[in-house]
Amino acid sequence: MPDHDPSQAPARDLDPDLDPDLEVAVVRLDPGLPVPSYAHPGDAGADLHAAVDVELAPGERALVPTGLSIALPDGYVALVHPRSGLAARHGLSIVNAPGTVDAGYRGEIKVLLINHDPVEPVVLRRGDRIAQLVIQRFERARFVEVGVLPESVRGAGGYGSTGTGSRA
Ligand SMILES: O=c1ccn([C@H]2C[C@H](O)[C@@H](COP(=O)(O)OP(=O)(O)OP(=O)(O)O)O2)c(=O)[nH]1
Ligand SMILES: [Mg+2]
Repeated sequence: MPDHDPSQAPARDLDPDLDPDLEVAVVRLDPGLPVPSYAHPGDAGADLHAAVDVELAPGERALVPTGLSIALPDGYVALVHPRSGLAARHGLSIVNAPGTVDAGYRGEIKVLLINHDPVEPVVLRRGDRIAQLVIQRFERARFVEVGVLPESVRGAGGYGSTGTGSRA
């Protein structure tokens, strides 16, 4: 039996597009804002809304509350991704993209927005969709210290080494 009252559940809980076996408990710290929702069937990201008005000068950043806290099942992480529309139109992004919301985190989800536009301020209003939350499974590795790593074709080449002959 679910331990929440089904009559309080939004209609999208019944959406066949959603995983019936993956429930994420959500507390609306700000009841005036909606729970995260997917805009279209098959979308990976559920939109997050700003809980406050914010104006970002060019180059300025701000930690913006979303009015939500969640409890993820063990083995899942929620990643806070930028929205491409805001990025393309206003240069708005996320400093630590993607932000990592750990399964054990019970605090308010916040979004560390930054205005990359060199000239124009970005003005956001409470309720605006500012980011999207992608829920993923993850693995926890055992890090085993060794003296020498196994060889590989790539070796230590990186940072644009492909095709340049550079090893750095
Ligand atoms: O965009 C983000 C990133 C993080 N968090 C919350 C959830 C996450 O579980 C916690 C810690 O995030 P992170 O591990 O990225 O930060 P840290 O600098 O390593 O802090 P801590 O020492 O608390 O882990 O902050 C957010 O609300 N939004
Ligand atoms: Mg951390």
